[in-house]
Amino acid sequence: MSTANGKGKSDANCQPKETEKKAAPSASASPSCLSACNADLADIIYAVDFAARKHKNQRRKDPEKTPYINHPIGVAHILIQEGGIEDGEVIQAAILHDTVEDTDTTFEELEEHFGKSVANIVREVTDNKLLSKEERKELQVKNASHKSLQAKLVKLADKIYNLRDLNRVLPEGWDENRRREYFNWAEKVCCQIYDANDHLAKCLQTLFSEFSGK
Ligand SMILES: Nc1nc2c(ncn2[C@@H]2O[C@H](COP(=O)(O)OP(=O)(O)O)[C@@H](OP(=O)(O)OP(=O)(O)O)[C@H]2O)c(=O)[nH]1
Repeated sequence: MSTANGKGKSDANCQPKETEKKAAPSASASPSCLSACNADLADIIYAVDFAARKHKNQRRKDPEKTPYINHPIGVAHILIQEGGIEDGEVIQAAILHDTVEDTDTTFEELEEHFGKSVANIVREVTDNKLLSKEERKELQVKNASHKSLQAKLVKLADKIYNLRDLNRVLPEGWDENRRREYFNWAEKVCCQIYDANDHLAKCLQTLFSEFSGK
């Protein structure tokens, strides 16, 4: 299964396209392929169920107070639909990426339920909440290029989701200046890891250049 630079499906303006319906597996598909796909899908749905329970009392900061779980699901969707990513471990890690940072989940728990590889990807994209916000932001810039390919993919899709959300509506308590600061900082993180996926990189470059032209 591919992990990077898969076939992306975003348009030139970097807007997500309507999901293209996938053909159902044909009756002639080999049983081993079907069982591998089903295993991935079952693991992914299990991750969605796990993350939804963990984030059940959390909301996004938008005025509609969107359930928080929409964010990790959306990040996974960007990876699949626009990044062309088919690696089930990356998709599970995307769905779980905020569970340790923002809930009582531990890495041991993730390892027990989803295995070491998925837990390690989540570990790589988890900020240490014991540090100040400034330190955490600085560390993301400093460490981005040293991450694994799988972690870089989750990071790129996470930023795409948040930047699109910021284009859509300001979170409660934010002003234009804070939005600008987030875009500027996110660009410093992302520009170092564009090598992970051409389509996601292009998407981010468009978001940054459109924002700077505003
Ligand atoms: N754009 C947007 N962001 C929201 C919303 N609700 C929650 N967030 C989260 O807020 C964080 C960005 O706000 P910041 O001011 O940078 O960080 P803070 O959460 O520490 O205050 C992101 O989390 P993070 O895990 O810290 O991501 P990142 O900052 O590491 O990229 C993002 O997921 C929303 O409605 N819109």
